[in-house]
Amino acid sequence: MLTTHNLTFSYSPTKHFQFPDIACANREALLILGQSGTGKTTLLHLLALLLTPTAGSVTINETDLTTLNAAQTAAFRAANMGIVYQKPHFVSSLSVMDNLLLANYLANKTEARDRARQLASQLGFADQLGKRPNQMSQGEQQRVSIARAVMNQPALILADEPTSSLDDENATRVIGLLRQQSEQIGASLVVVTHDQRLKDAFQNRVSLEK
Ligand SMILES: Nc1ncnc2c1ncn2[C@@H]1O[C@H](COP(=O)(O)OP(=O)(O)OP(=O)(O)O)[C@@H](O)[C@H]1O
Repeated sequence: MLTTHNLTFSYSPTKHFQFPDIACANREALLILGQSGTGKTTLLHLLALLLTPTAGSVTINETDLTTLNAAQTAAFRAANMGIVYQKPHFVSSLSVMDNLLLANYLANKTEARDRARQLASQLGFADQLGKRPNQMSQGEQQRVSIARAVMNQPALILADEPTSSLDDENATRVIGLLRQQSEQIGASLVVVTHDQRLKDAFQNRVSLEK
């Protein structure tokens, strides 16, 4: 369902990336491994069309995202993708519950309070829905990020270094939660990371080289 073809991107004439073609079938999980600076975040942002490629295509469920205008891209992203960013992006003045409901609002969907409560209880932060995100630990915020990414039951979940700052136990837990959530909603899951601990959790892997 997700395929890329000849994706290239330039930050400047000297900072140019040519990425290997990627394919991730419906309901499959793919791990993209690379050391720091190999362009993992750049690639993830290209997959979400948060960056526009210099050349090449990103196709999701037969839609070539590079043919969409900015408004269409934003609508497609909100409806079809859940993104777990490297650093959590929350609205700090809103509660955890309202940050989750924001995902509904941005996708023009009805507020799904029951789903938010159910996810919070599955992911172990049901008692913290009234808090502000910055009153939670990093590991807890990571779990809220996962919940927010799956609020709208997207077809594709993209996760950027979801375990990099976590100890072994929490890294295993977070990757298990991502796998479990994507399986529950039938989503494809793409994780980009330098974290070699995740290798064994994924059969499908692509490596980025410097
Ligand atoms: N906005 C930008 N302008 C110019 N260069 C950038 C920009 N963002 C990233 N780069 C450069 O592109 C390269 C790849 O960055 P990117 O964040 O994609 O790597 P990464 O593999 O995710 O790294 P890390 O594991 O350290 O997060 C880096 O060398 C970085 O300096």
